[in-house]
Amino acid sequence: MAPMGIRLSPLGVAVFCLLGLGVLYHLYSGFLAGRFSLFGLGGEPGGGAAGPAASADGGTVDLREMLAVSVLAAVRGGEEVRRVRESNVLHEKSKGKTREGADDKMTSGDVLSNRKMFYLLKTAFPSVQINTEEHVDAADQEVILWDRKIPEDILKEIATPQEVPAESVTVWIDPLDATQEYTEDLRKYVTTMVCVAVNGKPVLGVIHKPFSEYTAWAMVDGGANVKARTSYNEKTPRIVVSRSHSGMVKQVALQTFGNQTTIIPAGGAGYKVLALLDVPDKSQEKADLYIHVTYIKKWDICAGNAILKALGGHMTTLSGEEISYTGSDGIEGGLLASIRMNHQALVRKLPDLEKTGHK
Ligand SMILES: Nc1ncnc2c1ncn2[C@@H]1O[C@H](COP(=O)(O)O)[C@@H](OP(=O)(O)O)[C@H]1O
Repeated sequence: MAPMGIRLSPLGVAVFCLLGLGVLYHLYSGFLAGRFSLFGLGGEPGGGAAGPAASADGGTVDLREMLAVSVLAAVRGGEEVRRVRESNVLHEKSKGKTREGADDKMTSGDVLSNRKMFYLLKTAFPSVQINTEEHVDAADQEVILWDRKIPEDILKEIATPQEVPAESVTVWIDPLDATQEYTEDLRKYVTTMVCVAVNGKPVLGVIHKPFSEYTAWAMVDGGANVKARTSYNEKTPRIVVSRSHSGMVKQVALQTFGNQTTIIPAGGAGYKVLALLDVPDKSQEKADLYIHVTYIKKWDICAGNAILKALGGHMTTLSGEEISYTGSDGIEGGLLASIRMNHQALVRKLPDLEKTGHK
């Protein structure tokens, strides 16, 4: 007998308990799934391209969902980048030297952005290989659940799911591109980037500018929220080049296209790819070509490569070879990026850097 003379039916109590258990299961299943997924991190917390590939029984992943999470990751990482810059406490340090002897810098902006971006993607897609520029501290894991909502602009462009085997996917994260310029407070150059490669081919890219809150994304054979400009100057192109890892790029550009050519020194590979496109952001300079001659890492260029490819453009080594986004994390052959131009004709015009000693 219950208090106040109310008699509880055993069947009613059992149904009530079952309902309660159902609600608890619903509330915690997502959380637990996220937690368990982090136990199988696949080796990436060490950073870099090393680490086991996704398991062979990883099933399939939907590239449209991967795009939604990639946009979210780039934006969330960007919030960290902005917060650290605005605090003026960057904890700047050097990870070592580049081959050319420049400092390879890292700040709290890089580390905190990396943590957000990595765990968001890893929690949503536990079975895919993720290669990221910065070290991920396995002792400092964060479960960031994705609400599984695909933004309207993506749904509008890409009407159906795009399933691919999880084991064919490699994700490349650059949590803060243009770190050198970030430390100099040259904010317009800074981006966060995510790229998804399938069997080594770049298929979707996201470039986010945290300080102007602009995001460009595109999927090869899918859709994009950014487009090429209507015209480009192929004869005397404006060429955007690195301001902090330039090597002999100015000499190469002037030798190839003549002294009338304008050279635009700029920070960040993401910024330089956006310079080739029709980007509404006021702080964005415009160029006709992007050339890089020194060594560069795949997380710096994969997102830009995917976006250019989706829009009909090209990013290759200076000798015109396609770049494979699996395996090693760097490329040796320099970069040439163009859109709405005869890319192979441009390649033929460029000098052989090995022979001319311009590397
Ligand atoms: N020679 C080199 N060695 C190592 N990294 C290089 C490089 N040249 C360019 N990069 C990296 O490529 C990105 C774009 O470079 P740049 O601004 O010079 O064009 C930067 O990435 P991060 O800022 O993510 O480290 C930079 O560190």
